[in-house]
Amino acid sequence: MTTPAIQLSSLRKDFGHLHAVDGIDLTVRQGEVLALLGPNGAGKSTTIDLTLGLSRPTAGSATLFGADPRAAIVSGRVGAMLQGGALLPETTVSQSIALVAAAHRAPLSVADAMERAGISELAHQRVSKLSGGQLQRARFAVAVVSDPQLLILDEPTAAMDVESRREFWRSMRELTAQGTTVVFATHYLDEADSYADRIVIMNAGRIVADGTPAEVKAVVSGRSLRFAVTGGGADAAAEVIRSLPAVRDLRRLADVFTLVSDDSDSTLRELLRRVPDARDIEITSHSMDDAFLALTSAAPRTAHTITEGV
Ligand SMILES: Nc1ncnc2c1ncn2[C@@H]1O[C@H](COP(=O)(O)OP(=O)(O)OP(=O)(O)O)[C@@H](O)[C@H]1O
Repeated sequence: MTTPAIQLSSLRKDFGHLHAVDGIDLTVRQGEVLALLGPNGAGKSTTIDLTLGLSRPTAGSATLFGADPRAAIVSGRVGAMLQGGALLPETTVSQSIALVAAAHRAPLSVADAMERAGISELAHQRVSKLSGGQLQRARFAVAVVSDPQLLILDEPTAAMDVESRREFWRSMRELTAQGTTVVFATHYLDEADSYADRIVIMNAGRIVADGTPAEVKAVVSGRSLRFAVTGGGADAAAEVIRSLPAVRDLRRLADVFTLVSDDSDSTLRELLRRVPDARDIEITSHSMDDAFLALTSAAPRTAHTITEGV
């Protein structure tokens, strides 16, 4: 078996009485693209800092490619983009990237790194004059200049507009197609859904879900059916609706019913047959947002691990 890109074992970090990271086990295989999701304060950035060896764990360990994180970083195998990581404001973009490139043994050319980050046209722009989104992409160029096998990105698209985000993920796809392992923390559920092949959700310092986007969404499997029963028949219909096939959850507000079904086709067929006064029927699939809310609004210390020991 190839050495994992990242191995976190019983990893913990306390700040006083706060368990910011509360015993995490995680193996990231080489070539995986993993999204780290979680509400504010869940422990994502602290986990990333521990993974990169930037902070010492209270207990447990983190290794990159089987070695101490700092060794992997010095060897240029790991590139990182952290929240608030600064570039020297009075240098140009290309000078900033060249400074970092000089610290590595076999870096990409500065032009190549800028090309990968989609910022070739900003080469001579002063860092202090960059917009928030341009600065993020310049920091991405710095992260890739060592030609890393593993990229760790903390909210890489924060401050980017929609077009910049799309462009960023296009560059990222080129890297992942070549087998680069990527771990990124994000608040954008659609990014995790679209670009990651594995999603880990953290809440209150713990991993509460770990699986493919489809597996995470399946936590809130089923579809919602919403309809009204007109003509004053809502009371009489309520019992029938409750007994429809595959109904899991039923709510009623006056003559409007909302139910969750594990098999919306058969529920709908029976509804139309047995409640002919049902009107304005809407069927909606549950989304990544629903899964995220379900997993992170549960008691913070409850685990819903979907797949273990991936
Ligand atoms: N240096 C520190 N000293 C004390 N508490 C800290 C420190 N760094 C983080 N924390 C706390 O640890 C918890 C986890 O923070 P962390 O930044 O890892 O969360 P996060 O999931 O990255 O949040 P966000 O999405 O807001 O960036 C928070 O309660 C935070 O206030």
